[in-house]
Amino acid sequence: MVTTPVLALALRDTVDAMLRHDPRAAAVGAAVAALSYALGRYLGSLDYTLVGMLADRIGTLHIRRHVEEQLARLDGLDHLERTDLLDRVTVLRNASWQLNHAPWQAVAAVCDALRLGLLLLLLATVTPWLLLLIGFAAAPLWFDQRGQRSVFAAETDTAEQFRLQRHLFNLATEAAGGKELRVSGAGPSLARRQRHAWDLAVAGRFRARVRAALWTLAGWTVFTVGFTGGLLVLVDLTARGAATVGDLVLAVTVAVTLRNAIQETLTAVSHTVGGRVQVEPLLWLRSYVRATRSRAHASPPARLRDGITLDGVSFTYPGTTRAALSNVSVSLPAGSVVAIVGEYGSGKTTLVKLLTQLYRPDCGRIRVDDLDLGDLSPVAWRARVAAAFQDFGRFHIAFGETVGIGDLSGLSDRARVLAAVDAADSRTLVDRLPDGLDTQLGRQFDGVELSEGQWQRTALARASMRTDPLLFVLDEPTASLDAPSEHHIFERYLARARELADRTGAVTVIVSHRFSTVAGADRILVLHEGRLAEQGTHAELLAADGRYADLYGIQATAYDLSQKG
Ligand SMILES: Nc1ncnc2c1ncn2[C@@H]1O[C@H](COP(=O)(O)OP(=O)(O)OP(=O)(O)O)[C@@H](O)[C@H]1O
Repeated sequence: MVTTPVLALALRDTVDAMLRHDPRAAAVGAAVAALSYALGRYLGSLDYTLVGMLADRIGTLHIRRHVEEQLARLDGLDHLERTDLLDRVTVLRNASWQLNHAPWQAVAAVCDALRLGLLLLLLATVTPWLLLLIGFAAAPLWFDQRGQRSVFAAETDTAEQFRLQRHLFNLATEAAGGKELRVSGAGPSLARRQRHAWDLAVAGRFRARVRAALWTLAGWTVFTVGFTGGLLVLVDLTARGAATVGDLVLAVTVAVTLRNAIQETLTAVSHTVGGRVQVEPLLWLRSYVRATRSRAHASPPARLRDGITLDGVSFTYPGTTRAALSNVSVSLPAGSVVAIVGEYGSGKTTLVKLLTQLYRPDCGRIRVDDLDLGDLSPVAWRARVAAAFQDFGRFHIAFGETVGIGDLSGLSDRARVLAAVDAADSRTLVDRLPDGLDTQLGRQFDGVELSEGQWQRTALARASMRTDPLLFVLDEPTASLDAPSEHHIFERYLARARELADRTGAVTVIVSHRFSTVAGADRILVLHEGRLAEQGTHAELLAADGRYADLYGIQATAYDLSQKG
């Protein structure tokens, strides 16, 4: 920070001493100049290395982990469908290095600004008129900030296009989507759409960067005009004998380094400002999480007495206009097995998502015994919920872990994990794996790849980890399984439902398209276009000869035909 001003002073003293014919003073001045120059270069390189090391050490991972932790604290799924939230997460994912770097850039900015101040003060010792240069030197900083702001705005505006481009790229490059793309021949069209999304995003950012470059150019033009004026004043002073030749050398030395000093200050400040604008999404995310976190603290009962009741429940997904559920009122008695059936898109999974507090009803109430589900702490309620969803996760970790994370308290309890594996009728699968429960899953990590049905069994086993749920949900639990396995698993889960009913009064909810498999349920709910069309036992619904009887008849006929065929 001080080496450049010392260099300028030492050079001035050297020149003036030479002109005074004082070789000793000139030699001392030259030595000081050489030393300060060497020290400046050395500290400059050390500073760069240190900043790099510290930024690496704290690492991008720290910010990413923080973002993940914030997202994990969000209670429902609806947040993850909000574009304002997703846009900020995209910015944070791309800018986490900048964020880490920003504090160190702030320190560098302060040091550089102080050095700039010292250099300008040196100029002022020659003539106070040169102090006007401070105003001219500030111009590039101000203009540059304006440019930075427009770049940031463009990054947020184009984040959605970037997400789309990445999504299409993943679709085209991952094995899962590859099959369908090859068969359908949709690859080139997807590539064109990806290109279009990329072009839109890049065009927006390019325009903002050009604008920022023009702002920077304007700032430098203002500075150059002011600085040229200052030098003209100096030359005039020296010619009139009001300044020494040493002063002129000092001013020229400062002039040569001033450009670099301003450039470095500008870079450090713009990185700091850049970091500050990247902090905005982080702060927004934190306050969003704080503001939207459920304040409900009530605990669910240890055991269900009456059951779960829905009272006029309606729900429309954020960003859509059509209700996924409309005015559903139904009671799910404690200890019962309730099946939900209906055509595609009739609202079955949505009902399950409301029961598991992934979404909240727009109107109406869900009661757990006499407690409002909305008053229960989401964490406490979910600790008493076990669920296997139709879009189950495929966790590429060890097999035992992929099951054990269904209840973290039992993650390392091999006996509990094996019991959950047995509940999902998956013991033979584990026996065939090279390292049993310790087998790594996923080809990407040199592990074993499972078939769709085997992955589904891991999801079922995971859902069987909790031993005392009040609500046990199986959303299309056997969609990827063959008919004998499906039958076997349903038998097991019906037995498990009875066990849970005895232990906690749990309600077991089974969502299925296949009517034959749910015929043994205590109560069957038939959904149609988000409304509860009918309910009753299998026999009651057949006798009523309504929608259920129609759909059941169609499926039974289709099954008979396929058997004959
Ligand atoms: N995340 C979402 N955002 C917006 N709309 C959604 C979302 N999930 C579902 N929907 C819509 O809500 C309606 C009900 O969907 P839901 O998944 O509950 O039906 P479902 O009966 O479970 O269907 P399926 O048998 O195909 O699983 C559908 O019209 C669907 O398009």
